[in-house]
Amino acid sequence: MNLRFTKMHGLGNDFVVIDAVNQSVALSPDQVRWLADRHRGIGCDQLLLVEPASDSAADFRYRIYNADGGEVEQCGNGARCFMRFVHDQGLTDRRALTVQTLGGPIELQLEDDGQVTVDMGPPRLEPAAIPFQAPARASVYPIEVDGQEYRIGALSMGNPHAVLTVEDIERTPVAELGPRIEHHPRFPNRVNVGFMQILASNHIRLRVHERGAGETCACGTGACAAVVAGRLQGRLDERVRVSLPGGDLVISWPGENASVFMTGPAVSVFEGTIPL
Ligand SMILES: N[C@@H](CCC[C@H](N)C(=O)O)C(=O)O
Repeated sequence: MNLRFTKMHGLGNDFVVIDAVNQSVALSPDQVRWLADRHRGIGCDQLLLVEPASDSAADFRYRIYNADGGEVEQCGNGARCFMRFVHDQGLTDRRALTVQTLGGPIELQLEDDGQVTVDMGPPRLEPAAIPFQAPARASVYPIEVDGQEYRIGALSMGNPHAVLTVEDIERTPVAELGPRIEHHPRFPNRVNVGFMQILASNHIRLRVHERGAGETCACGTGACAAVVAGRLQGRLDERVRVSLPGGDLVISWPGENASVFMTGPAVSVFEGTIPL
């Protein structure tokens, strides 16, 4: 078959987005890895499948695959691209949508300026829900990597995140430390690893080593996780500008039990077909 796809990005975190409402699509992990391959396929950090909802309370179901072929629970930048995609493709004209994901339902709003705001739901802070091995919930956990102790925040935004605070993000060895923490035995499902430099209580810089994709230009759930971790440590305001290598997101979180809101852009780059 010829598979129709759209190449999109949110702040340079790039996606192959597939309409599985009007095409019947079942991809093996090998096919996902090939489509995501930047040399032999189309190339992307994540592949997104847009499906009809299986739950009557939702408008669509949105499935997320990392470049390594694994299906995962949540993707913030992908959620904004999802909203742009369903409008561009004429799958809906509603500007407020409820969407099913593996990580739970999320609410999306298409803003008048074309940006998308996503209600990502409340963060999950209990270690078992992340999942992370720790005797009790804490705002900072010590973790040992190659004989050295680091201090991390750990939480789930539907998907698992570890957040380290660093002095200078340019000089942080993201490519070395990121994979060591991603595969740390205390994270049984692996973890996304954010490195946050706090510039002010309302502005951080962030680089993210993503589980199953490596360092990306931006990570939406990573930005949410960094703000939650920073707020739990008493260092950030309710509304924070998050500067990622690919651009800025605005994240707000009132606190415990409340939803995290993310606002940012979503861009469509080109459409194509590829034989499967
Ligand atoms: N790029 C994403 C997150 C994608 C999934 C992540 N790599 C995982 O394995 O959980 C975002 O924008 O949130």
